[in-house]
Parts: sequence; C-alpha cells; structure tokens
Amino acid sequence: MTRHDLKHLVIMRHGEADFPREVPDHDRPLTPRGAREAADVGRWLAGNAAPDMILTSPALRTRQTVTWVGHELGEKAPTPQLWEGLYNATDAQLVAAVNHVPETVRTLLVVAHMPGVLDVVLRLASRDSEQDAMMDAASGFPTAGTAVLEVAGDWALLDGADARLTRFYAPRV
Ligand SMILES: O=C(O)[C@H](O)COP(=O)(O)O
Repeated sequence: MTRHDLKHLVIMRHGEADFPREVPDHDRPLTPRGAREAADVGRWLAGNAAPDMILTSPALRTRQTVTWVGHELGEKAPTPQLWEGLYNATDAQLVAAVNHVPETVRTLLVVAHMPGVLDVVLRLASRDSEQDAMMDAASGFPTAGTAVLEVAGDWALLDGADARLTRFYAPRV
C-alpha cells in the first residue's frame, strides 16, 4: 500500500464552550475564544487534512465548531452530518460511527467530546505512531485539539490499534 492509498481519520474536540446559567449542557455555545480555536483549526485542516466528510455530535458547541471549520475550508467544505450517538460518545461509540462511513470517503473529520476523543485516539493508535503526536494528544487534548490518523483498511473494519497517529494540532489563539 502506498501513502496515496491511505485514508485519514481526523478526530477533533469542540472549541472552548461557555456555561450560561440554566442552559442545558447540550445547548452550551462556544465562547469567543472557542470560535477562534475552531477557525484556527479549520485553516490548519485546509492545508493539512481537508475532509471530504464531516460527522459531528448534535450538541451546539460541536455544531458551532464545524460551522467555523467549514467557513475556513470554503468551497471544499462538505455539509456536516449530525450523528446523534456522538454526543458525549465513548471510544466504542466513536468507532461505531466511523464503521458506518462509506468506503469512498478519503478524509473523515469527526467532531466530538472529551473523554471520548482522547480514548478513541489511544484505542486506535498503532505502535508505530508518531511519539510526539502521542505525547501531545495524551497530555490533555485541549479544546479544538485535533488528531490525524492514517487508516490503511476499510472504515467498516476499524477497531483497535490499526491506525497510525501522525499529527496532533493544538489551536494557536
Ligand atoms: O469535551 C468536553 O470536555 C465535553 O464536551 C465537556 O465540555 P466542556 O469541557 O466545555 O465542559
């Protein structure tokens, strides 16, 4: 398999969210900083891992995050698809969502929540992953933090330790 045949799985945590009084967790919006984080990651993705499919948790903070990312991706941005099961998803639920993705998708962006985003990266990352990226992901996974993994096989078969973590990007705002 050449590098050209590899797919890419991009796992992103939503930007920093606010805590307005009496607003349910599901409806908490991004802070202004969270919006800047999401836009910064969108610019980085445009140059490094532009997705052709976006799956997002239905929470407001994740939907706002993909809106800012899409704004930076511009015309290349796919329409984000809400996946109910991604709201506060565990690593197993995140993997299950990925397993449903059409095999024609080459770069998949999944926007979800801690701790699932970190747990799924730790679950999927193979031993030959980039150690710097592993350290960066494992040491906190900041808001809008974004992990890029290479996937050699089918989305349907992805399960454990069979993707190579190559990059971890923390927003610079
Ligand atoms: O990713 C997360 O930490 C959860 O979605 C909770 O969001 P919060 O950190 O803004 O409370």
